[in-house]
Amino acid sequence: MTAPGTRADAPAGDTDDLDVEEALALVREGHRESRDDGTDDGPGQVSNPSPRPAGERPAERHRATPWTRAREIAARAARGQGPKGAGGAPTGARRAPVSVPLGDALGLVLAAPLDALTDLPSFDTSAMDGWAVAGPGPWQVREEGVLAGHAQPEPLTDGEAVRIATGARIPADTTAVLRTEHGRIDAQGRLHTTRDMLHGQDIRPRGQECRSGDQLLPVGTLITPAVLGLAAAAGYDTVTVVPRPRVEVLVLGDELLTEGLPHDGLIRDALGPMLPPWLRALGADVVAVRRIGDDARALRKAVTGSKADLIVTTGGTAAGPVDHVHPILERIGAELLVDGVKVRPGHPMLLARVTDHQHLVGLPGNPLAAVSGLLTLAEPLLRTLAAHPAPEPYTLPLGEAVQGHPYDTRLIPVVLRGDHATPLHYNGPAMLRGIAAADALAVVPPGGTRQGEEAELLDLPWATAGIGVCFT
Ligand SMILES: Nc1nc2c(c(=O)[nH]1)N[C@H]1C(S)=C(S)[C@@H](COP(=O)(O)OP(=O)(O)OC[C@H]3O[C@@H](n4cnc5c(N)ncnc54)[C@H](O)[C@@H]3O)O[C@H]1N2
Ligand code: MOO
Repeated sequence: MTAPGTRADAPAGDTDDLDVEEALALVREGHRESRDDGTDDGPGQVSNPSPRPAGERPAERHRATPWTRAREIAARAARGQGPKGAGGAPTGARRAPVSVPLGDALGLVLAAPLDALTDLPSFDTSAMDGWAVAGPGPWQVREEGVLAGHAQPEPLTDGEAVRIATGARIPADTTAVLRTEHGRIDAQGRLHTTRDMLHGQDIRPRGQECRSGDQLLPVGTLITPAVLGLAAAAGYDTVTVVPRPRVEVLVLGDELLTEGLPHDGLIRDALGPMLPPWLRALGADVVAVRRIGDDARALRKAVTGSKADLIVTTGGTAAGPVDHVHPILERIGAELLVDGVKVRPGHPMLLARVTDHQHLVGLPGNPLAAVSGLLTLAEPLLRTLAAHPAPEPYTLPLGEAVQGHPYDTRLIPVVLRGDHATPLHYNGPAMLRGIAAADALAVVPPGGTRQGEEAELLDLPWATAGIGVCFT
């Protein structure tokens, strides 16, 4: 599938998914008309339906879904007509809420409001290290001080003070707390203030932050480290959440090796190691990774036997002799929601509804094409299943011009530097060299993006939150 029209001096991978006719179409300026299927997939599309890219069946171009539409379909696919869940949306294919310990809740979404189980603070407490004092000074200082976590101290009498630590309980009848740095003890052992004092200063009264029963956070809140802290402070050991969607990965292809160097036409499986952590970063619980080879029967068994909410297959989406994904989906009566997307790389990607509670995303085998499918179809679907909010779209100017595909959106790995995004080379469908160095993918509409022109960006989960963090 490497394009015969690729120039030897072109940046590696930049045009290798284009054939001669497509490459010619790229240089035909001024052919920006309405597109072949009349749908709108962003600005500047070139729409002369002919020439048809080689390697596509005639019907394929009709079936293929525009990129933005495909993402919408994937986001909605998991939503049904069921009862309302977190965020007020119908729960659809989403599983019932579960209660999880705080330690397991990071990155999940609240399925029940977080109501305070106690007043906060739950007792009048000192905001500073110093003395609790009663009435105007000078004060006689009690011998024994009060520390945080200690039992309720004896009440103070007028003219009396007691050493107190930040967070300790305030004795009854205290009128203020005097900070250590604002007090002076005289030769007779009496405490004097060096500043004017206000009644009640540096005392945090019980219930200052909330009263028991107050709603601290609504349903649909993403559980961040700060939410975990608040939940613990408010008395929670467990929280009620939307469970992580369970995902099973089926790696297809007889040519794949799991170790060692490529040899004799066999290659290393790049997707088996890449997809599970990526899916986890998207909020999934990866329950299994199975290697199916090019065995149609094994694929059918794996799909029909899976209990996962989402099955992700790799490879076998095209029309080759051992591309079994379409035939198996047809045989088991799955409904194809997206059958090809107008995006490069990755256009043979697909989304099917296997049952009301189970979907399948078919990722193309070429590794960068698989990334494209992951972000186009799996990410929006998982986001809906996990009740995560959609990321706010954002754009940056491109540091270099990027050629557009004549009809399709392109996704190009970029690094983010200062206030612009610089496209990376080695972005061909079979290459991971560009994406491995990238911070984001730039969305390049048909017709291309000029240098300095704003492009929409899809962040890579680790670029903003780090590896292993999955609350984006
Ligand atoms: N007649 C047509 N042929 C092809 C078309 C087409 O439209 N018509 N599309 C091409 C495009 S674009 C892509 S992308 C691929 C998609 O193919 P499949 O999803 O069927 O994937 P495979 O054929 O199984 O593999 C393609 C390629 O990727 C390599 N591969 C597969 N799995 C892995 C893996 N886990 N790790 C690394 N590399 C993998 C595989 O060896 C092939 O080289 O179809 C084109 N053909
Ligand atoms: O160009 Mo395919 O879509 O390699 O991904």
